Amino acid sequence: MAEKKVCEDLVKERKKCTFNVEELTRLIDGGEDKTMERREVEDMVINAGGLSTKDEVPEEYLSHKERYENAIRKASRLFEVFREYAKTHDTTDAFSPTNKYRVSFGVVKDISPFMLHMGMFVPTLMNQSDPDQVAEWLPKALSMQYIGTYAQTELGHGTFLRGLETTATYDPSTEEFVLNSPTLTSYKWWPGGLAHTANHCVVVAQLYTKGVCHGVHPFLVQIRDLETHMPLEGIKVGEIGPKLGFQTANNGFLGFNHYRIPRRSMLMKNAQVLKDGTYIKSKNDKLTYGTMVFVRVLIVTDLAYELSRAGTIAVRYSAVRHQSQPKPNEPEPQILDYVTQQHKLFIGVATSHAFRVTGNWLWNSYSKVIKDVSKGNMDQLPELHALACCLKAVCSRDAAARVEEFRLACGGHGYMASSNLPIINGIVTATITYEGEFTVLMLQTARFLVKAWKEATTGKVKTPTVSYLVEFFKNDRVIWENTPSTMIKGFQAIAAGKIRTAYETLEKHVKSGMDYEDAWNSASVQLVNASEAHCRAILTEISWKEMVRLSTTVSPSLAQVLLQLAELYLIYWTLEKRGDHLMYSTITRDDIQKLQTRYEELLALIRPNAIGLVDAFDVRDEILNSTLGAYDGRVYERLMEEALKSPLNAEPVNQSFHKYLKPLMLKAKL
Ligand SMILES: CCCCCCCCCC/C=C\C/C=C/C(=O)SCCNC(=O)CCNC(=O)[C@H](O)C(C)(C)COP(=O)(O)OP(=O)(O)OC[C@H]1O[C@@H](n2cnc3c(N)ncnc32)[C@H](O)[C@@H]1OP(=O)(O)O
Ligand SMILES: Cc1cc2nc3c(=O)[nH]c(=O)nc-3n(C[C@H](O)[C@H](O)[C@H](O)COP(=O)(O)OP(=O)(O)OC[C@H]3O[C@@H](n4cnc5c(N)ncnc54)[C@H](O)[C@@H]3O)c2cc1C
Repeated sequence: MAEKKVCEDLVKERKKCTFNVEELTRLIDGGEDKTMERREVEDMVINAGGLSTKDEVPEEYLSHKERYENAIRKASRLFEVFREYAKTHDTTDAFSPTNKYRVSFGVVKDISPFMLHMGMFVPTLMNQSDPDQVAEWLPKALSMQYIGTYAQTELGHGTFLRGLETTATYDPSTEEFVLNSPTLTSYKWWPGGLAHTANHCVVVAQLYTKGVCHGVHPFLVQIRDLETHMPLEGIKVGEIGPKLGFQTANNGFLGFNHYRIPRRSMLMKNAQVLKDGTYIKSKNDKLTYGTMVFVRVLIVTDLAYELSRAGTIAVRYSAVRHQSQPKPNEPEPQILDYVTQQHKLFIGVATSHAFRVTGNWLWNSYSKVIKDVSKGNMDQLPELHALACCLKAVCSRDAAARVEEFRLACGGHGYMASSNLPIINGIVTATITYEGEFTVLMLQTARFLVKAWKEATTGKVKTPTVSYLVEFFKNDRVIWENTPSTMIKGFQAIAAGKIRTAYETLEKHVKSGMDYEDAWNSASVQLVNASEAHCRAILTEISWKEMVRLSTTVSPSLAQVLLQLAELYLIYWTLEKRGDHLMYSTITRDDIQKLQTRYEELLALIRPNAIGLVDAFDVRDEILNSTLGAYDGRVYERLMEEALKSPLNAEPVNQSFHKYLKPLMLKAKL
């Protein structure tokens, strides 16, 4: 088939670009070799038989059941393709931030029913089992003999893990655990793939041995027969029903009726139960929460990727769309030329870069801490937990706001399913809740910050990410200059100031006679604000420093663009938080006006590179799945082509006319 022509607007835009798009793509991927590898994987998947979505009825027209079956068909075929690839390639990078495997969005548009298998089930087996268990289970999980999920949340409790009700009671006479769901609220509820996909799961349950409860522990549990896939006796399993998004994730419920599993089904890397029922405690009981920390860390780079998809759609569409006529007798401008549109779009693109570099930094910190933990050194665990919590929480909330802004920037067409913005929206919004709900995680970081504040009052802090607190004691009002380093210091002063205020409020409540817990609750709005401010201090400092560092490794033309994006991100947030800066620095109205002017200058400087910047994300059309965002910009043709796929358009008159409309019309005549 002849290549379809690229829309003239995009041809012109691509000529304007001042930097080498391929150079930026390689930087985003982490090097030329990584870009080549990713493209190789994408080619392999896109060209594999049985996976193309091109000529299919769009899945939004399928029934709930058909949609699931279609997702399973594709996810299985995709797995076969990856299995073949793994025979000749190292695929251990699947458990680290990489865009290499995101081609799966080109196969299963929404969340795959296997997502929890690779995302949480396999990592939990790898990291929480003892070496014998790893040797026995991991090959089966990696080969999909065991298809698994992570079953922790219950109908009654998701946040409060110590409140989970599922019990695993050790019976030394048979050397088994008896799993039981004593109440309706103890039913597992939410795990992805649990409903009809998984035959195994990691179940988090309260461990009882010798009549003593030792708290929540993970167990590997078979729930379905490996031949027939029938639920095993004592297991009640099913699907929880339609949701805002995640339509193909196959989220399920699960109950146990005195269901027996062997003693060695408990994941025993950290804590153990011996044959006689003796309990051996973990070095740190929070190690059981390790998979959640791992996923929270990965979510930050995941969000950067989702922003790159949504940004590609909205920016390309904005270059193709013309609307209004500000100057009489002149053509309608591209909507991308409206400065308000640039304001909506460019911060989203800059945020994708900020999250990617911060997410990579967080991943490196995580890897280092986990290495230390494996040697028995837990010192950095609280700081890592505090960082992972606030970054996951704030980045997910920001990303959801940015994706919504991208959708709004596409006007009415952004509301179309075929734009793919609604599905991306559903994926990103869910991130605010799963893997630890926003407020709950912010309050976890606040616990750490309150301790850090107490430490800082003695003039020293042990952890580097809060060292700015000590500086605040020397000078609690930053002397303002409109420079990046002052802006970063400004965010640190705001964080320190808000931590101090929240801390003082907490103390005041305690001194007034309140229990610490009640005092905490009373101060919690301020504590969440303090966590957010701390997170902004981290995000602004790390993203700026990382982007500056990267700019020294590339050509001058690309370095200039990276610095513009990094500065835009800093100024955007300085302006957003101008009220806070006024409280904690000497910033003046004049400084703020100058920053506003600089912000607008940056929008103008970025404008010629808008298309180059999103082209550099290098999200293939097959992965973008969007009528509005394709590389060729044939927006209107695609919208019409997709509309014509509606089953309602298969006949000129729908039967409902004869059944309902005609009688209604006839009655009107009487
Ligand atoms: C192929 C790879 C792809 C990778 C991408 C994968 C993406 C997959 C995404 C798929 C989509 C959806 C999947 C969704 C899955 C889920 O949602 S699984 C369920 C997740 N659930 C949660 O996150 C529950 C949140 N709740 C908690 O974490 C805890 O209950 C909470 C921390 C809120 C409280 O725990 P408690 O035991 O009650 O602790 P507490 O008393 O408050 O604190 C005691 C102490 O411990 C510290 N602490 C808590 N957690 C940790 C931790 N993880 N690490 C270190 N320390 C921790 C806490 O700060 C306290 O310290 P302090 O010194 O006493 O203050
Ligand atoms: C799309 C999706 C996929 C999921 N996948 C899985 C999965 O695969 N496996 C799994 O086990 N789970 C999964 N979950 C469950 C998820 O982890 C929980 O929903 C999440 O941790 C929030 O817990 P919750 O639902 O109990 O919310 P709740 O804790 O009931 O939250 C409700 C409200 O109460 C507030 N609140 C609760 N506690 C406090 C507190 N201490 N202080 C202040 N405010 C508080 C919250 O801020 C929130 O506003 C999934 C959820 C979603 C949405």
